[in-house]
Amino acid sequence: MTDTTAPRTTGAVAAGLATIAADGTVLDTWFPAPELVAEPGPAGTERLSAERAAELLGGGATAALGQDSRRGVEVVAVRTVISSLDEKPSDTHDAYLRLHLLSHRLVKPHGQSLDGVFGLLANVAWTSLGPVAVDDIEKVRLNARAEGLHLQVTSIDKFPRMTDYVAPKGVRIADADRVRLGAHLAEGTTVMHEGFVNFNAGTLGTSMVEGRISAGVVVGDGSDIGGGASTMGTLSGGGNVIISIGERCLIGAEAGVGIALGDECVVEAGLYVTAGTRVTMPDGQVVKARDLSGASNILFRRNSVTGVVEARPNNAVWGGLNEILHSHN
Ligand SMILES: CC(C)(COP(=O)(O)OP(=O)(O)OC[C@H]1O[C@@H](n2cnc3c(N)ncnc32)[C@H](O)[C@@H]1OP(=O)(O)O)[C@@H](O)C(=O)NCCC(=O)NCCSC(=O)CCC(=O)O
Ligand SMILES: O=C(O)C1=N[C@H](C(=O)O)CCC1
Ligand SMILES: [Mg+2]
Repeated sequence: MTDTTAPRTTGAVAAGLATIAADGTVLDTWFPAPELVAEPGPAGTERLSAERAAELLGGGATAALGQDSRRGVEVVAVRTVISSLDEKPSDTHDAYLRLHLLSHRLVKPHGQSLDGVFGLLANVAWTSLGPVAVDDIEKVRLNARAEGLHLQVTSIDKFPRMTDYVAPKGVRIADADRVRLGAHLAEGTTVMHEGFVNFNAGTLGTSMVEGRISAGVVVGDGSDIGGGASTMGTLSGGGNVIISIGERCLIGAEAGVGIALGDECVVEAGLYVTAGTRVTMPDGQVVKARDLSGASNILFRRNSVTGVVEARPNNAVWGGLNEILHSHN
């Protein structure tokens, strides 16, 4: 079983560029090189002078600062300190730093507090010109047209695309819209077009992701989430068990799991194993799937003759990941 409990002993520091709307709302903060620091000093965010920004972020940072009248925002340089990642995020800069820590692989999913993160993130229009306050979209669209530019609004959401802020090494992402900032993609991960990875979720090793990795879900090394497969989420709709998938598992196309899987498990294509699903064991005993949560070496299938969901020892190895698909990420 994959260990998903990362140590929670440390703080973090980063310099970055923040986008501030006309009403003072922080729309985003980009931290290009966040660091974990054991004793980082008092928590908080300070604004940096142009000189200090150039020192901490590089010379190019100075030109990025200032009012952007086209978008109706100001770009400022900041330095954010988190004294303890165990404490909940205090403001928007802090929340953004934690999302960066995940996507930079400095912290694993569940390795820090993200309590109250939704309340700290503004709903933002993510556009081809950068973040824009949702109420200003039409004004900004006109400003862009006036300069012969076409404004693309790629999403209106609290989380931006990960790849606009962090591009981790050794991964392939077929459709960048499908991976939110705060996703943790280990080296060797491929996310195909139908795949999705939420914040505080992701992979711990080489994986093929053609299905959805919901918030909080972690997938172990060598596992494959088949096309359109679902890992049940906990943020909305009543699911309350945080799911993890162990190593070398296969969740078949259009299948789903509402329980944790240990290592070397297979779920038949199209079978959704919810926590309450009654599962017939090889000896005929019927158990609820939640009683098998976290167990290894199980093949779940729906008997196509009887309709009964069965658990069998997973002796028929599914062959593992196709190495060719992962060897040049
Ligand atoms: C459940 C399994 C794992 C079973 O495969 P196995 O290789 O173990 O079994 P098998 O060799 O097919 O069959 C062994 C024996 O069991 C029988 N058998 C198999 N499934 C059965 C079922 N549901 N009910 C009753 N009997 C069944 C067979 O007929 C055979 O019988 P005899 O011994 O009597 O002959 C498979 O069917 C499956 O669902 N694989 C998932 C593949 C997948 O979805 N990959 C994701 C790719 S992602 C993708 O495709 C992207 C595209 C997309 O987006 O959709
Ligand atoms: O990793 C890839 O690339 C994959 N390609 C296949 C395809 O495009 O059909 C599907 C599985 C992964
Ligand atoms: Mg077979």
